[in-house]
Amino acid sequence: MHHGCMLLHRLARVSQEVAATSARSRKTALLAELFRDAEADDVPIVIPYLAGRLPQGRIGVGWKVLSRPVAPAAEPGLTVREVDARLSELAKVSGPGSQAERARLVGELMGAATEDEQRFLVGLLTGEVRQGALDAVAVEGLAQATGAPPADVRRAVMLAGSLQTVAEALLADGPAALDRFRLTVGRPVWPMLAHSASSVAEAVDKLGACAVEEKLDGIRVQVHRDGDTVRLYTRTLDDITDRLPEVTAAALELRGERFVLDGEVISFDEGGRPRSFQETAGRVGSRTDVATAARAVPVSPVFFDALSVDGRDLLDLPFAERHAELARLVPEPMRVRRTTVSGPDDLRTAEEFLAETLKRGHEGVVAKALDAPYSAGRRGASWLKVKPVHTLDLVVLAAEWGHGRRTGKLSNLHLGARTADGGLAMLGKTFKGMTDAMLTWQTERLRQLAVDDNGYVVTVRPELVVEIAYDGLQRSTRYPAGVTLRFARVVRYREDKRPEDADTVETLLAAHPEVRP
Ligand SMILES: Nc1ncnc2c1ncn2[C@@H]1O[C@H](COP(=O)(O)OP(=O)(O)OP(=O)(O)O)[C@@H](O)[C@H]1O
Repeated sequence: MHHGCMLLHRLARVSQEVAATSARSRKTALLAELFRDAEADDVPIVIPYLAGRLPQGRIGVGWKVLSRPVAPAAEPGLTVREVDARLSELAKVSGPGSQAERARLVGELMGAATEDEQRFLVGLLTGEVRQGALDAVAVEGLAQATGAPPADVRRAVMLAGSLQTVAEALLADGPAALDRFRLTVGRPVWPMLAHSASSVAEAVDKLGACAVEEKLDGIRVQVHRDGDTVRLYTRTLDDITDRLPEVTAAALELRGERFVLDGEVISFDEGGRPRSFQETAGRVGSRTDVATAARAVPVSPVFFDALSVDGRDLLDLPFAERHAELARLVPEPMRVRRTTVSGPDDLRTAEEFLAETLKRGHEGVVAKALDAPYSAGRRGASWLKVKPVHTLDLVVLAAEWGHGRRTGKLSNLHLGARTADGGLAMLGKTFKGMTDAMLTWQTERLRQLAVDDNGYVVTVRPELVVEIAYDGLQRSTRYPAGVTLRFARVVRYREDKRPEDADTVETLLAAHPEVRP
């Protein structure tokens, strides 16, 4: 295999041009051209860099180091693989003197970069060039570069759970490689997500014949079983099998031998009422001493969909048929409670079900069209959640050092929503709703993400998602979207979400016609 020659210079150019143009066809064409020149081995670097992500995750280089001027190289010579190798080296530095060593390595890298490349690298290392909306355009660019039909590439990405994997296969072997990406037991797929409706009436009106299911406030889980082997995955496709032995045991008791099921894990107390989200999430998050944790907070799976049974891929079947398969496999208490509604004439049934579900301590319902396929990895219009309390998932952009009782703690959070161009727009601040434990936790977590601290505000890599309750929006010229949140308060951190999953300014404004100009 010969040495890769994709230059950082080329990638930085394309990245900048893609960000600068709003025309989707132009973005696609730029990416197609780039992919045509890329080799399969460049892909694990090129794809994350384009999205503004570091394959190494965090590498612990702050603004101070990055903003130190270094004379740029006159000619571009860095390849993306070389940059990646240097950053891997940087990520490994630890122990005493590591600050200085990291600064030296950064200086060396910057000295080998041209001015354009330096700008790109700084953006990458601070997390500022993050382009969340890039994946969809990249799929089209890949299709164009390789001659594969875009719909086939999209389905492959959905099933592989990774654009990168599909891109590598396509660039190495051409369109025929897409046949490899079938729903496979043991390989997780991105789960289908829901939109919101403001009432059951609106949901039923939009969907017609639908199932109305209880919405359990737990952790999404995808359960794969192949004979005696069971694997459990989160909504971000992390393997959490080792943490939840009782869920594995439950899956082994089911009637099927080979299946993929979708559901929620949740903890119920002795009285059968759901424990708080924090308790369930804490349990699912804890890796050490699983046995003790399982005794304190036992969890149960509650299934609501079947994606594959006995080697049959059910994704394209209507929901009613998938549910029939689920019901054959999973006995009552392990299946989500639901009712079915024929349409708006039958609204009473749906409303009574919502009221009863809330009374049992759940957070709301999800209405699901009976005829819809499973759109893995998408927020399908055929699942609509209805909850009495409205919340937003926002990204923490920065935090201010607290005063008085909160001295030494990072307190007032700066909150951002995603924008159409893949950036983040600050919507407001809040220091309300945090428990002492949360303050301690967020201080530590945000310090790990810090890129700058001016003694007053700590700017962080925009990676942490927080769920915020609010009373409404008001217009404000001080914020970039022209609006700010009224009475924002923290509900909880959502470590199960990525910044790409955060809410957008667009959907927020759509939900609040009263503030539109
Ligand atoms: N019956 C159900 N059907 C589908 N999803 C359910 C159900 N009960 C609970 N859920 C959970 O609700 C989530 C769907 O809502 P959404 O896609 O908006 O994600 P979310 O933002 O995590 O939801 P929220 O923030 O409202 O809790 C699923 O990911 C799943 O974890």
